[in-house]
Amino acid sequence: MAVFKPENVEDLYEIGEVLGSGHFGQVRQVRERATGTCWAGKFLKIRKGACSRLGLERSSVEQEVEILQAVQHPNIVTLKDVFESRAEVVLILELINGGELFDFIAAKDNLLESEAIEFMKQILEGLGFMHSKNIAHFDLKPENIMLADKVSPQHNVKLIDFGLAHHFNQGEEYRSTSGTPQYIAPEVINCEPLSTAADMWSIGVITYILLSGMSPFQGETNQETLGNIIAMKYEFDPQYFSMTSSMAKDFIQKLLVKDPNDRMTAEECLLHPWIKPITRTQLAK
Ligand SMILES: COc1cc(-c2ccc3ncc(-c4cccc([C@@H](O)NCCN(C)C)c4)n3n2)ccc1O
Repeated sequence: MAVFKPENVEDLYEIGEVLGSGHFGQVRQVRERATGTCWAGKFLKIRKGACSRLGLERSSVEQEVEILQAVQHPNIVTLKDVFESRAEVVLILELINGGELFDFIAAKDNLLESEAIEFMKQILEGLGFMHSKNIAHFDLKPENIMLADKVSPQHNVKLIDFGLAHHFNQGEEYRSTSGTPQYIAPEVINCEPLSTAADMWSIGVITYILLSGMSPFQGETNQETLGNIIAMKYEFDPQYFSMTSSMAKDFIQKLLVKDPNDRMTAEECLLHPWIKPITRTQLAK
């Protein structure tokens, strides 16, 4: 069993404002007393007693910490420290000031292709690094993609929320039906064995949204959304895609593929001509 620091987190950090909350618990800004540096504290309630339904299983928190410790990358949020009290675990994480990609898109309806390509490159760099370590995120969506700051034109991307992430052991079969309906792959809905390819389906959905502001499979209800995914019912509506390049559509089509084995991997995405245009020299050959 992983051991986290037993010190009282408030002895080392001044607890500040709530930045946000979700299924995971609360995220608060915290200030390191020794240095004055500000961090993000992710406060997780831990289930006490086998019959309790409140809070998270400690084992799932241990898995998230193990994964965060394994994936140190410029496009993945950094974990600095972990504290535990009787019924709470606090993850001390780098503070990300640029907000969620979701809000960035909402403020702009949709993005220029050049902006979308820059975002996708960074998302794919971070995801490719995770996948190279046999770790899948399993909850990729614009809300879990944050921007390091609001001002730099490069919008340094940070992947967050590894609460559903999984580290595959050699030859292991893993199934889960967790995730957010709009973004989950057909094999998740069908409760089939999963792989890192499920993340690549989500990348296809995220790219579609970045370029159009629309969600490819969203229905009136979750049930309808799931039905649309299983039926592969989506289109590039000219009302939203008339200005989108055929290369961008090809990129999406090579990800929204029912058979996970036929989907592009993160590495293949980074070599796709939409992301990595063929140079004049290459064309001249
Ligand atoms: C590592 O796992 C997470 C990290 C973070 C995280 C890390 C650093 C950081 N700096 C600022 C913030 C922040 C700022 C405003 C709102 C939120 C959060 O409530 N919403 C983030 C996405 N949400 C859908 C999980 C988080 N965060 N959030 C949030 C949720 C996580 O599950």
